[in-house]
Amino acid sequence: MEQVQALLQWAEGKQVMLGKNVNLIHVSGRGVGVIAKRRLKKGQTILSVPIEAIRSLHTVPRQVVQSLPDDISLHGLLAADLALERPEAPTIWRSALPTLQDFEATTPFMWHENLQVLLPKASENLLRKQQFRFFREWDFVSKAFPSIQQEEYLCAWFIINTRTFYYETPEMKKYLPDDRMALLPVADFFNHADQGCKVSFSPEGYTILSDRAYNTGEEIYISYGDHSNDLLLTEYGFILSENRWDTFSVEDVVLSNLSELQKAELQKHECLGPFTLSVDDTESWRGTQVALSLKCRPQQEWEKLMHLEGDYPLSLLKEIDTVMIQVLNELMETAKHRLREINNLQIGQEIQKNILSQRWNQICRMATQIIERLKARLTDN
Ligand SMILES: C[S@@+](CC[C@H](N)C(=O)[O-])C[C@H]1O[C@@H](n2cnc3c(N)ncnc32)[C@H](O)[C@@H]1O
Repeated sequence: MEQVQALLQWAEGKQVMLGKNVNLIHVSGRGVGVIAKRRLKKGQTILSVPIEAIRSLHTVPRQVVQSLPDDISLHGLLAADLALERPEAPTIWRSALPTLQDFEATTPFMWHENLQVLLPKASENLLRKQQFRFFREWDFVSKAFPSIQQEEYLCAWFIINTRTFYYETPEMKKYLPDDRMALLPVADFFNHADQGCKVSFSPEGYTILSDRAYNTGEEIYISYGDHSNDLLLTEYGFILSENRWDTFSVEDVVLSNLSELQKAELQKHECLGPFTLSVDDTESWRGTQVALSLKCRPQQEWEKLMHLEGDYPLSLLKEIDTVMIQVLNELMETAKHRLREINNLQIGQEIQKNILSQRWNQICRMATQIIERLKARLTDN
């Protein structure tokens, strides 16, 4: 916490103002977090960060920008800039940022391959994309700056991945929306919840206001976005026990239930996934229902149904619900198998195995809830 206190002092000199009623402390299982030191009212300013204090495209030295290809992402560029800071003489800000060790236990990217293959499908898909992005950028950076070690770049890349805020200026428009980002000192100590304080952004800077009243000692969260636990796990290295935005993938089980011809038919209609379900949002079931309806009707009839506006006819819906129950039961079997595999693994840290097991158990609970709803619907009609 010494580095964090030093950072707070340094940040104050840059007009980064943390409200008097809040403090940064170590929170069990979540690293550093922000808590209410005294009772807070709704709408109070918790933190303000002026634009002059942030790091983004405008703070990267021209020589760094010019040494890298134009099509490197801003994420990759900011990580290169951070990695170029010499570790033997870290700035106050850099000293308060995580080290590679801090990421290793919880970040699936850094896990042993035998654990990575036990991730749920949605996490694994995200991980493969993340690996592709990282190695593409590492290729650029290692050629431009041979003095940077891969581990230094990996650490910097994950600092940018887990601690940046959305930032927009006319110069940033050339980057994809997800890539318009800035590092904000102190603001990056807020942990995530599925709903939290409002972060507002203007040409002058960022302000974080309390979304409700807080009691002394309560942790104050922001929301990093409407993210599922699979996304939180892959990108941020944690899952929430309660997450209103949670979803899970049934891709593997749906695809294993379809013939090659049926998959080609879905591809032709751009309906080959993603097959993701949420318990409460029945709209999210539609893509899976469309795919499974191919098992219930001949292709020609199915094609006509594709153009149907509104709900499926009740008789077809019952058939789809029955197939969907079967698919969800198959997913539960996969989950149980994965849980046994995790339990029997000889490699990997306990914390990694725990997070994986917790995630598969969450998926089982969500699948069970949907099965119950489908069964109730079948008996109701
Ligand atoms: C923006 S930082 C937040 C500050 C961080 N706790 C620290 O010590 O510097 C994001 C990281 O904090 C952790 N984190 C954020 N929200 C969390 C939560 N609800 N539960 C567990 N860890 C969380 C994760 O490691 C995540 O990658």
